[in-house]
Amino acid sequence: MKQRKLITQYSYTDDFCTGLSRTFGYMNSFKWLWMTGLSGLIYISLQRRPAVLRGVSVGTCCDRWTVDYLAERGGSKDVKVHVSAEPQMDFLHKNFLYRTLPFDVFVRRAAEKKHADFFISEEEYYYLRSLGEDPRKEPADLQKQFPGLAEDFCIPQFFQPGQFFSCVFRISSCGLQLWTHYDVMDNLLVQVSGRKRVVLYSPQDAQYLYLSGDKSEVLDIDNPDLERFPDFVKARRYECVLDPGDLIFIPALWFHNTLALQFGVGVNVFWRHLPEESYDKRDPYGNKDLVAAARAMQATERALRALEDLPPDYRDFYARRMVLHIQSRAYSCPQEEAVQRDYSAQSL
Ligand SMILES: O=C(O)CCC(=O)C(=O)O
Ligand SMILES: [Fe+2]
Repeated sequence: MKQRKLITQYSYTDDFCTGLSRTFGYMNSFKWLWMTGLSGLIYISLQRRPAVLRGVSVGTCCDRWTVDYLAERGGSKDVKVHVSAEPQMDFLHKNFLYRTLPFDVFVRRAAEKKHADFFISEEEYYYLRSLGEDPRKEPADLQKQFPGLAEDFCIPQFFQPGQFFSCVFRISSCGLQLWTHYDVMDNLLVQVSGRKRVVLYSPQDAQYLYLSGDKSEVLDIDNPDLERFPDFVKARRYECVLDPGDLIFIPALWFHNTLALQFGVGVNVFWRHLPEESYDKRDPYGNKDLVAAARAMQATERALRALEDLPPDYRDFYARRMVLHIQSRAYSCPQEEAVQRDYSAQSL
């Protein structure tokens, strides 16, 4: 297994400025800019690298959002939740059920380890990813679905208001692990309560992740089945633990896998890094491939169907030529270089 790397970590005022001054040598002017918040994340998002941010002000939620408070202020609005007998949720093989519960009942259940009332077993696991009013059309927005709680959460102003896409509640039972996937929007995931481990993989390691669409088939990333997934060891793993109040910036296309080390409440904000027309309009989740990418994937499918008209040895030859052509025309750096890239703090 490749060595594990820590994701670059900044504390909002001091370390971040030190990092910047090491890089640019203008400590004071950047300190001033950093205070505006926006320029801080512009700096990080221009790097297109994940980063953990500590000490960013996200409102009163970190002090207020106890289970009782959430249940009371969140009310009894119905929410659709994932329920699973196993802690590792598997979207590809659907080892969970979708069930609807009143929000207050759900929060109390997710916070307890053994359940008197349950769907599958008394030790089942719960996960909420909040949805929009019409989930097929509208992205989630905490402000609209949970206004009584949204007033405790202040979205860090790290992007322009017009770039905002969605604001999503993420609530997990202790031990719950979410499958490895990527999203197409830039993301700030705020850990409000509980601790969470986050593992990331670079988009440049996609070929080692055994993808099925936007998800990896490798469910157990800590003990992967290397007979089925021998190349998984080549994927470089970046890891951090979020404490309450910490944020992680997950750039679009970075794969992430999360493990709730405790019952945890989080909120994530997705925003558009690219012009609005680049994104699929019918995508309330922020995980549909960009319009141009989807077109390219369809064209690849057509090319592969055309190859089927050839005998196997010719098909093999032209498939290899196509791979080489794509690599030389479209990769931003040769694969070898990508493998050696170092996103760790030392590289700053
Ligand atoms: O709830 C989680 O930990 C997963 C978060 C996630 O996938 C996201 O913010 O995009
Ligand atoms: Fe995600």
